[in-house]
Amino acid sequence: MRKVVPVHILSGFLGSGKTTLLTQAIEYYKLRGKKPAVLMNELGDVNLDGMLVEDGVPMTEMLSGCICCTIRGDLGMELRELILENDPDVVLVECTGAANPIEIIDGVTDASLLTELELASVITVIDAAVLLERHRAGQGKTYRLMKEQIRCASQLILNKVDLVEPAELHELQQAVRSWNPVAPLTATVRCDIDFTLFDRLGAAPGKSLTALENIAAADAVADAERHLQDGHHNREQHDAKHESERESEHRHRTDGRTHGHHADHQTDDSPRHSSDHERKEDDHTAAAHHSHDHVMVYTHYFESAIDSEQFESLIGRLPANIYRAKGILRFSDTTSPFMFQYAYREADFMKITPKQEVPNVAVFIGEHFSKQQLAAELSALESAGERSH
Ligand SMILES: Nc1nc2c(ncn2[C@@H]2O[C@H](COP(=O)(O)OP(=O)(O)OP(=O)(O)O)[C@@H](O)[C@H]2O)c(=O)[nH]1
Repeated sequence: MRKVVPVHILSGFLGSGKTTLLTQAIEYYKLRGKKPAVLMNELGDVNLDGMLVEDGVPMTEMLSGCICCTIRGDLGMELRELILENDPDVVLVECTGAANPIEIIDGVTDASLLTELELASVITVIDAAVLLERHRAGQGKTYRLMKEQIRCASQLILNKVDLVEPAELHELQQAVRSWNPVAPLTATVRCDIDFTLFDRLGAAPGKSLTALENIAAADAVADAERHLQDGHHNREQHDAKHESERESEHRHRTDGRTHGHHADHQTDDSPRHSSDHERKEDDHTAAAHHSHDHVMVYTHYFESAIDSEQFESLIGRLPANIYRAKGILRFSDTTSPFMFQYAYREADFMKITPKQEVPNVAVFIGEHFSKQQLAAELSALESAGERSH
């Protein structure tokens, strides 16, 4: 029988829990005697998440760029090579948290023209605490990106529910449902789902097109929203019922499309009346193409060990616009190296015993922060570490 390899896209905002889901999914497949392979994309030039993936799992890393734009052209070739070289039973694609899933879905579906693979699902992991904060603020590029990631999903995991109150959870569930009424929604802590889900998603090649249908819907929503902006409506205040009517109207119009190219939407004949209008429109077009243009990455390679308390104190002082960080660190006051994770103002330090040489590095991700200032503060930690020796 012809083997069509199911591909699952793991989407979700920075730090939402994609790697937490990925490592458990790998464990699940291996226990069932299946061979998973992983394609991992990181914005930075070092793949720290990859170190959490067990040895022996074939993995392709696409670093230093976002899979959905700068390196999207390579995605098809990388997927093809990964499959041809390793003959996996399933491929899990972990996107950068800043990726626009529509573009990746396009990339995977394009790849299915080259290789016998099938997009089986788009699983979006949502950070409940971050979404709550952004939802209450009600605007911003990150909020828009999170909504896009939710709209494109064929499965939704509302993760980190330990960080919100029951009433807030209810509010979030309602909001998520209004943006994507189709995909099953599961609330979790540490992405603890029923992993048989992965078998069900990959079980019916050619049938699991919910994701693709959702893409057409998401595309249509983007369309509908742009029209609303043309009419000078405030999109965020737009009544949900009206939106779903427009959505179904556009879904009908886009029927038969397996994927949408936003370039189609770029040209707009409507007159541009004011610079404010133009700016809004450009903003929106940019959001549809590269929702993460505003996301910045700074990677710092340490020359020497640093003091753990000083580092923790620096992390505690990080401004809110640096919302994600991770690294592998050698401290002058501990014997083993540590992997550190920082998401939504929570820091985790985990002792590690690397089997291979690992860098001494920290990656910081956020919006509009001063790389120079951060670099200076991190370098100061190094000099302090050296002085204390
Ligand atoms: N409190 C809490 N923390 C969680 C939960 N799930 C994951 N985390 C922590 O959140 C941090 C980020 O988790 P990851 O799985 O690395 O997130 P990610 O989406 O892969 O992150 P990026 O690859 O940077 O986008 C880690 O420190 C996890 O231990 C949860 O349900 N609750």
